[in-house]
Amino acid sequence: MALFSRVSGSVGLITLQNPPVNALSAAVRQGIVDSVKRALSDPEVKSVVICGENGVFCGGADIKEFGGNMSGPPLIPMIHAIEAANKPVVAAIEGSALGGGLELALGCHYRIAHSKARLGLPEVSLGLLPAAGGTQRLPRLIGVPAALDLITTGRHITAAEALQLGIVDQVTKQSTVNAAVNFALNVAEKPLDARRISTFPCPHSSDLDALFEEAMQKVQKSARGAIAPVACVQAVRAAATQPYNQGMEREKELMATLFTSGQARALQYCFFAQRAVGKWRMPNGACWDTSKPRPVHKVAVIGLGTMGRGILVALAQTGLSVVAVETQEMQLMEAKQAVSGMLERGAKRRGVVPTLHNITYSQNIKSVAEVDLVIEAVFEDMALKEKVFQQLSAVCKPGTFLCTNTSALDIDHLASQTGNPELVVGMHFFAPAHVMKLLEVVYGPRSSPQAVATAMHLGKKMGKIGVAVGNCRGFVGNRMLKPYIEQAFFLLEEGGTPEKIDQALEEFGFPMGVFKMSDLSGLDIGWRVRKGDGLAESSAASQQSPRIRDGRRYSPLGDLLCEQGRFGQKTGHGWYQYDKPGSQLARSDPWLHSFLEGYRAQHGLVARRIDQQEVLERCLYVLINEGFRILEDGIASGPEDIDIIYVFGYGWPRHRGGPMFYAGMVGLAKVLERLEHYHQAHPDVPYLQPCSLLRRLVASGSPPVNTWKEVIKKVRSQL
Ligand SMILES: CC(C)(COP(=O)(O)OP(=O)(O)OC[C@H]1O[C@@H](n2cnc3c(N)ncnc32)[C@H](O)[C@@H]1OP(=O)(O)O)[C@@H](O)C(=O)NCCC(=O)NCCSC(=O)C[C@@H](O)CCCCCCCCCCCCC(=O)O
Repeated sequence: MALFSRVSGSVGLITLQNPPVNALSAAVRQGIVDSVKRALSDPEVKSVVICGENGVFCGGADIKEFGGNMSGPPLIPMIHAIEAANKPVVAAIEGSALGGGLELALGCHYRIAHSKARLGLPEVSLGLLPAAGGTQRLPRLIGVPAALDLITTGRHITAAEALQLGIVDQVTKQSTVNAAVNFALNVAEKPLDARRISTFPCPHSSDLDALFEEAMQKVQKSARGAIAPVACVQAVRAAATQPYNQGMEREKELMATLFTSGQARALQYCFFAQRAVGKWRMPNGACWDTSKPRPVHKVAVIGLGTMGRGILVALAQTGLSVVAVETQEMQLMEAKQAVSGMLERGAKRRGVVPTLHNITYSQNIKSVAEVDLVIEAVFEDMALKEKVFQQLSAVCKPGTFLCTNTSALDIDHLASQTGNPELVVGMHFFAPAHVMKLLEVVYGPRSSPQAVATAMHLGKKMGKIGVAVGNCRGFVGNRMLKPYIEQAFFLLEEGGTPEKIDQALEEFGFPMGVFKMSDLSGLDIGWRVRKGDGLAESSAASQQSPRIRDGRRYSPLGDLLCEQGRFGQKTGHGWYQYDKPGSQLARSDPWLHSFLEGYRAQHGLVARRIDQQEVLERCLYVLINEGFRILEDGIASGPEDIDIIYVFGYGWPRHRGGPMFYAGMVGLAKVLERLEHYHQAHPDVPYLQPCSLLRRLVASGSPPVNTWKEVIKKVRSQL
C-alpha cells in the first residue's frame, strides 16, 4: 500500500507501506499510481515527496511475486508517469533504496538521502538486471563506467558515494522526510525539463568499444558462467549507443531472457535460503524464535594458529573485548604481530580505526576465567582438545559457553570432558576465518538451545552466515566432501587427469577443481585423518589389498603422494607442480602423469577416456546423495542449510543454487537413475547407492525443493 497525505500546506506526501522493506508489491504499485494521480490532480498540491515507512525507502520489486503470476500496475509506466509529472517529485531516501526502489527514485526529479542510507542496483545478484529503466537512466545520470560498475557488481553504496557520483542531490543527517519536504517547497515552481533523466544524453567516453569490450571480459572472467552480468553489460551498452526508447526495448528483451532462466530461479532461491537458515530449528523442536541468546561481552580464543588468528581478527572487528591465549611464547609473539597487521590492513580498507586495543594476549589459560564465551582453535587433535576442554571447564566462570572450532571431531565427546555439556557447541569456521562468510554451528545431543542461539548470534555479529547443524563426522560440509573427493580419486585411477577433472568442475562454476582445492588446503590433512581411521597404511605394512578397505573400493593415491612429501602448494608439489613452495599457480606435472601410468600398470587398470559429463555426474551426484542422507538423518533441518553451506563455504556456484537445489533442477528422477547406473558399475562403492529419501522423493513425484521438509517430516513420522 501507499498512503497519501498533504503536509506543509502544498506538499503531497506519498508513504510506501509494506514492511519490513516496503517492497514494490502489486498493492504498493497500485497505491503509488493512485497517489500520484491524486497529487497531480489536486490544485493545492504544488510538489510531491515519496518516502518509505519505518525508515526504509524501498527494497525494490517484491521478489516473492516473481515466482507467480504478476498482477497490478507494471513498474515502468508507473515510473514514467512520475518522471513526466508537471509538479516536482522528490524521493526521500532513508535505510535502503535498492533495485526497483532506486529505479523509482531515479524516476523522481530530485533525490535527498539520509547519511546512513544505502543505495544500489543489486538485481544481478538475483540473476536479473535493473529492468525498470535502471540500466538506461543510471548511465545517463552518472556516466557509463560508474553505471557499469554498480549494475554489474550489484554493490550497495553509501549516501556519501551516491552524492559524489551524482545519484543524489543532497545528503542529510536530520529527518530525511523533513529535508525532502523543505526541498520540495523550494523547488515547487522550478522548471522540470532538465530534471528528467530519460531525456539526458548518455555522457560519451572516447572509446566506447574498448570500454565495453573490457567490461565484458571482466564480467565473463568473474561470472564463471553466470548470464546476468553479461546481460547487464549489454543493456548498458544499449543506453550508451541508442536513444532512450530503444534502450528500454533492449532492457526489456534482456530481462525477459533472464527472468525465466534457471539461474534467476537459483539465485532468488539463494536469497531466501540465506535468510531461512537464520531461522534454525533443532530436532527436539527448539528454534530461533523461542531460544534467546545470552549477552556476550567478553570472548576468548584459545590457540593462535592460522584459524585462531582469523577468528581473533573477526572477533576484534566486532568491537568485542577478546582474550587471546597461546601457550608457546614464540607462537604468541608471531600471532600478535600477524593479527595486528591483519587488523590494520582491514581497517585501512574499510576507512576505520583498527581495533587493536580490544585484545589481551596471554600464555596462561587461567586468563579466560571471566569471559562469557570461549572459542577453542587449537590443532585438530582429539587428545589435545580433550585436555583443553578439561582445563576450560575448571577455570571458566559458571555458565561460560565453550565452543570448539573443529572441522570434523565429535562435539559430544568434547562436551563429555566438561562439567556442563549443555554449554558446548561447535563453531566450524572456514579458512581464512576473517574472510569466509560461512559458519557451521554444531550442536550435540546435549547442547542447550541457548548455547546454539548464542553461537548463532555471535556469528552474525562477526558478519558470518551461521547454519545450525547436528553432530556427525564432518558435520554437513566435510561429510559431503568425502564421497566427492573419493570419486575424483577413482576417476584418476580409471584414466582421468587432475587437469581434466578440475576443468570439468571449474566449467561447472567452482572457483577451483577438487585437485587444486586439495593442493591449496594441503594433502596431509586428509592423510592424517585416513591414518587415524586406519585407512592409509603404507603398502608394505598392509595385510590387505591397497585398493580395498573393509570390502569397499579404496584409492591410496592421496596417501602415495603424501608418502613422497607432496603436500600441495606448501611443498611446491601435489597434484600439480608450483614454481616454489607457497606459490599458487598450478602447473601440469609430468611426474604426476607418469606416476599415474605406473600406478595403473601396477594394479592392472586400463585407462579409458572419461568425459566431462561423467566427471560431473559422479562427483556431484555422489555429493548430493550424501546430502539426502544428511537430511534423512536430521543433521540438517532442510535443503536450504546444505545449499547455503555449499555456496558460502565450498565455492558451489551460486547461480546453480547449491547442490540440493541443483538436484531439483536436474530432476530427482535423473539423479536417481544416474546413481543407480554408477552403483551398478561400481557395487563396491557404497556412497553411490541411492539414498532412500531420494527414492521416496522420486516416488512422490519429485516435489519442489521448498516442500521437501514436509516429505522428510512424513518419512520421520513413519519410522
Ligand atoms: C533491503 C535489505 C538490505 C534489508 O536487509 P535486512 O538485513 O534489514 O533484512 P533482511 O534481508 O533479513 O530482509 C527482511 C525480510 O524482508 C524480505 N525482503 C527483503 N527484500 C525483499 C524484496 N525485495 N522482496 C521481497 N521480500 C524482501 C526478506 O526476505 C526478509 O523476509 P523474512 O521473511 O526472512 O523476514 C535486504 O533485504 C535486501 O538486500 N533485499 C533485497 C534487495 C534487492 O535485491 N532488491 C532488488 C529486487 S529485484 C528488482 O527490484 C527488479 C527491478 O529492477 C525491476 C523489476 C521489473 C519487473 C518486471 C518484470 C518483467 C518480467 C518480464 C519477463 C517476461 C517473461 C515472459 O515473457 O513471461
